Amino acid sequence: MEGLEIVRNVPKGVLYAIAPFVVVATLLSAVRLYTTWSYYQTMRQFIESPQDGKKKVKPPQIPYSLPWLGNSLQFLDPKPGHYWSELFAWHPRSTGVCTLLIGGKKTHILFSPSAVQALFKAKTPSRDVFEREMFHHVFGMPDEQIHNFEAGKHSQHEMNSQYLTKHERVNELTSHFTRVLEEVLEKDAREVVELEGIGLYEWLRDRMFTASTTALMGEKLLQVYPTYCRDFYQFDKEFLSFFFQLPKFMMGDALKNRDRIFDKLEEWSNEMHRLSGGSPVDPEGPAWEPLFGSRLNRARQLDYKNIKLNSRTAAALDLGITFGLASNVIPATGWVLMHLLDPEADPTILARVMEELRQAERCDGSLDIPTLVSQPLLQSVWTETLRLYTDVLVTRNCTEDLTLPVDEDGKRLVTFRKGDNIFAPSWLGHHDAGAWSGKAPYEQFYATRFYTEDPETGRGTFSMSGTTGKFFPFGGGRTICPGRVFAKQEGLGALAMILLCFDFEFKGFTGADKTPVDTFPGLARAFAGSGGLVPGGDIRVKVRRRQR
Ligand code: HEM
Repeated sequence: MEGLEIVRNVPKGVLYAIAPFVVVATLLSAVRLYTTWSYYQTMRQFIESPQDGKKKVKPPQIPYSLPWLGNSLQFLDPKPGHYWSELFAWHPRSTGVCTLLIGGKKTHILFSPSAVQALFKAKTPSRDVFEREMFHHVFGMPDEQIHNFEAGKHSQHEMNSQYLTKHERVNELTSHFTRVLEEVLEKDAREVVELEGIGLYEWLRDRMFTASTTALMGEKLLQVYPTYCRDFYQFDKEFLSFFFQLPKFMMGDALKNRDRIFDKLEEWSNEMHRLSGGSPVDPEGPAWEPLFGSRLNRARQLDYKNIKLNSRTAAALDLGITFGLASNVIPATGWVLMHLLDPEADPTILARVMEELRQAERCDGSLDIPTLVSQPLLQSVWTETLRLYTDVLVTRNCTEDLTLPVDEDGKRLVTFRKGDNIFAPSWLGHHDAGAWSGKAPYEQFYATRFYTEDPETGRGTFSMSGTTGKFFPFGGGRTICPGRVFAKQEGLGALAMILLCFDFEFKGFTGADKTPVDTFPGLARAFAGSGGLVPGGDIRVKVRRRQR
């Protein structure tokens, strides 16, 4: 009664002014109450474990207040892993699955290792819906071009298996990569050694970008487009803002940067076609040629024409393959190098890694890649880096109903309906305290996490046993990353060449703004699922040529 009296005394103008806010607040509270109530209703299925037989469960929808936007704003937290740690501070991991409402779409999040494993084994889930959205929103491709790409999809898989995953083809790519990197490092051995100090990651990124794009796409690309590395990494940072369709006012000059990349890649491709006499050199011809580079790139350029893609779409797909090439493997190699040179790390690790690198060095100074990539400690360091610093959202759409187990003994089953979207975030598998805290805390870089030593023989072995469904930086199943073998050769090859060629004197850590700081670099800001996580700082070093 007293409350009503107070309302009656408020001037009408004020009441009209606050009424919309009251309506909105009531609506948001009602949405919150309803979604919270249904969350706890769904959670009842998980309280008792099924004694005998199997039990079907429904993924709990995480409560939200904003209709349509749902959980989007929290999910788009630009601090890597932050959304997940907030969520799992109160939601139990044991459900294995939950649902988020992102941009008006219900998206199921899978984090039970057995469910992730079963998802990768299943034949029907596809990535096509997400790819279509990516082409549309990220690359701005028109529908007719997306249709042509999809109609010719089989040739993409064919080319990848022919020219990217086959052993001898990977070796050709690696051998060209190491050849270019050697030339670049030779120049550094004369010039960079003169400098007082450099940012280690910034230096490495530029060198690896040059060597990998030249190996894949030929030597003219960076001549036509010398600032590709800078523009690419800006695009890499903004990629998910396009995908999640952030409003233009939040995108800064992202659109301008993307369009500049397309313009320059189109210019390069037109010029290379002209210089090649209209058509690239046969992919079955030489392993590499200066204009279009590798067999894979030549096959891709021919395919663009065959499946009627215009030069703008071709530029978008060239940017796409650069993404595969540079977005994950270069940051990963940077983290390995930074951890090995960190003055606070266990100094015996660098000495043991150097020993393994020397074993892979031939008398003429070249690298024996098969020996290099099978060194146990080196593999452990590489795998630990991918565990800690890759954050991929493995995306699938159900082309028909799909039932997956969400617990270890397969008693609880979840059924996704045809058309449902599923995300399997690698972050959750890679940062699961239960799975990874055996040797050292899961959030810590631990070089020997995947390495064991026989106490009698002293022989080291690399092992990944027990990691299925918990470790998947390359995705899995039919669409698992076709570049994974090259990625390892590229990363470890670069690491070996750099450490065998140079000595690094530690000068200090720097922050994102390049000013001195006291701590090892943390993660740069990035949305969940950004791929290779980039350092939010660097290590300053003085480079010296190593005396052999
Ligand atoms: C550490 C390095 C890398 C990581 C973490 C990585 C990760 C991934 C992931 C998660 C996918 C999606 C897989 C799925 O949906 O199941 C993918 C696809 C792909 N990656 Fe990689 N990748 C890496 C290096 C490379 C390299 C060096 C290349 C070579 C150019 C490459 C080329 C591709 C291509 C072409 C696809 C699309 C395959 C398809 O459409 O079926 N990746 N990668």
